[in-house]
Amino acid sequence: MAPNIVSAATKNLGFTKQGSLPSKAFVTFLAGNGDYVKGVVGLAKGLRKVKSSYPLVVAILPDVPEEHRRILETQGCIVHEIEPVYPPANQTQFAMAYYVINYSKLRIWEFVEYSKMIYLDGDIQVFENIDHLFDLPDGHFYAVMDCFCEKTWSHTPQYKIGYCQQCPNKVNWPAEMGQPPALYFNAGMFVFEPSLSTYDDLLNACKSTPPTPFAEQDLLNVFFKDIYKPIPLVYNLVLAMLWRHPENVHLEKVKVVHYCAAGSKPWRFTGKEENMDREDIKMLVKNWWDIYNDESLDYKKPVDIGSTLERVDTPVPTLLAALSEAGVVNYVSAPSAA
Ligand SMILES: O=c1ccn([C@@H]2O[C@H](COP(=O)(O)OP(=O)(O)O)[C@@H](O)[C@H]2O)c(=O)[nH]1
Ligand SMILES: OC[C@H]1O[C@H](O[C@@H]2[C@@H](O)[C@H](O)[C@@H](O)[C@H](O)[C@@H]2O)[C@H](O)[C@@H](O)[C@H]1O
Ligand SMILES: [Mn+2]
Repeated sequence: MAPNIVSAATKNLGFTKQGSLPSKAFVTFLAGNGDYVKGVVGLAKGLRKVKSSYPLVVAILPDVPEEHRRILETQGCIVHEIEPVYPPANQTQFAMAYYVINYSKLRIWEFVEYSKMIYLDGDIQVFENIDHLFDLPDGHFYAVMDCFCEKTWSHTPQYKIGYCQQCPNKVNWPAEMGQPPALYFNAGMFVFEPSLSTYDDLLNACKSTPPTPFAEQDLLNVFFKDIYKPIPLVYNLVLAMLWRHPENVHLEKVKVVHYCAAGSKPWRFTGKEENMDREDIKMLVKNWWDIYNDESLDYKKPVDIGSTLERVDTPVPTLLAALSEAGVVNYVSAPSAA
């Protein structure tokens, strides 16, 4: 049969050939039976809207209910259950009490069926295609620099003197305080290479490091300090940047938005918390909802023509004639040779 007809069928129906397992993927993390599942659904639809070529893997803790797993699978996500990772027993006051569950994110280094992954928090939305980040040179840890100006940083010396890496010349780091802090990334988005040896080293570091307020984000910053490479803010707009460092933000260029400021989670947005009445915040939250509510972005399960043919032994002309009758593909049967 003329191959171009099959390709027409595959094109029209989104048929997929039995391809090899993708060696790259986006990955996010979901815990609990609460509303973060909406964040992950929004992320899956956002990646589809920007026509990413890579799947979204969701690392879920055992406490994610079956109904939420099914929702994720119907949205085309690859669901991987992981065992939790707990930090050593501690008296630490995490910046947010629930940060203790975020250490489980470290399990994604075990996903060695992928050579490279881009981690995205569930409260992140991708508004422009970022697939090109998968082509960054191996051997580094890529992430966007964080900001130290929110109250969540009030425990740190940099906050106390008003120093922030986003504007290092505004308040110089006093010599009597030694070296300024190393460049510090936000762990809501990063490009990394899964590796069992790295995972083992990370877990050992986790077990031997007293927990600190930003939990796994602090641990990752120490662990990857020597290979960390900052990437532009457009790949992870930490919302506080809008009011803390507006001079660094060009919203029209931003590709990835991270709804991490207090009160900014779109799926529970009330607009009542500080800064949440800003026009730019309200627009970004609306942009998130526009994707979440867009049914045209729901996952459509492709039919695999290869196994279909093997399985039902239907001669392709018959199958395609039936599809043609259904008005699904244009297929004109060649005059029979017989
Ligand atoms: O109840 C929760 C809390 C957090 N998370 C996951 O852990 C990530 C980190 O938490 P969060 O984004 O709330 O931290 P922030 O970036 O706001 O500090 C989230 O994006 C989710 O992917 C989750 O699944 N359930
Ligand atoms: O567990 C620690 C978390 O630390 C980070 O969030 C913080 C951090 O960005 C601060 O700089 C902000 O001030 C704050 O609002 C924000 O929540 C990561 O986004 C998150 O994924 C997770 O690692
Ligand atoms: Mn987040």
